[in-house]
Amino acid sequence: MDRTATIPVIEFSGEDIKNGRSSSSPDQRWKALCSKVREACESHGCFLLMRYDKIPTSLCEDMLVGIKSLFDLPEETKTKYQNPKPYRSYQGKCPVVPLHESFGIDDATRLEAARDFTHLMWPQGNPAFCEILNMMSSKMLELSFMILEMIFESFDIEEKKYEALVRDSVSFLRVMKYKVPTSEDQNLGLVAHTDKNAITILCQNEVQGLEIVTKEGHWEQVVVPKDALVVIVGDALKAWSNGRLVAVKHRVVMKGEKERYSFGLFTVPKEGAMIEAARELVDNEHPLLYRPFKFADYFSYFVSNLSDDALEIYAGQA
Ligand SMILES: O=C(O)CCC(=O)C(=O)O
Ligand SMILES: [Fe+2]
Repeated sequence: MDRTATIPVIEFSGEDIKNGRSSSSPDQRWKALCSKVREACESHGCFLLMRYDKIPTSLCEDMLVGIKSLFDLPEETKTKYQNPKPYRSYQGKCPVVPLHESFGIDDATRLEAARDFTHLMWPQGNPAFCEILNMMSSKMLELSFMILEMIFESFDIEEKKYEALVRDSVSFLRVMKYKVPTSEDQNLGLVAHTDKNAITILCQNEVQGLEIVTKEGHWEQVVVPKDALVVIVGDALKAWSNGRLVAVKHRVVMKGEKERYSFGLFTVPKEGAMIEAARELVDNEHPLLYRPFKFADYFSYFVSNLSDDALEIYAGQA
């Protein structure tokens, strides 16, 4: 698999964002940006985001350095991080993806949550990394909300629906390491999946490995330039948009000699939140594709079945 994906690249320059957002008469550049975001989510289900200066390169670099020191901790320290909720506990040495290690942290946007985590890993404390985790999560969550707002605006959906979506969302930060494969046939870093949440923002070190499935069904590598973030549409947003947005299937495949580090901020519907297609996106031409469902129930269904087409099976109307 050596094909390179051509996914949309969108620049979020400070001026376009400042001039458009929250003003009573959004300017044309902001509107054009909103359309670009929506179109990318419709055509590819993902895009590369460049020049977003609220998340400076130096913060991403500090975060990646901190993540490396986290994974460098002894195994017995890392395994102290246990949580009954799926995808939270420290994961390493999983037989399906032995190269993959990860931690999942709920609400690292709250300083206490970031502190609980860093205190468990570094009992003497690690205030610098705690602050980076907290700041990074907060900035990524703010960015996720802005992207959701752009999508809503571009679909011309009333603002109060966007406000309700924000109220009904929490954040989940996942930090990941992928070891260098020892043999050619053992290079899967993360199995193919769609994200189940609404929207995900990913950041990685210079080691490539992310792949997506194209509409034609081919796996292609996403070459992520330095300073770029990857934005991925998840199942919840696909259902909410009545299938207009694509929840792109992706995986990680490792090659080469260097370890890969990445982190992702997942905007997740709250426990109890209902996912229901926006009325504005259902009409004769676009019949309702998914019945309304409680996100938590869908997530439990996925965790116990791990089916490839979980959304279609669980909530599909066909
Ligand atoms: O490591 C990556 O770049 C991808 C991670 C991912 O897809 C996920 O955590 O859902
Ligand atoms: Fe993912």
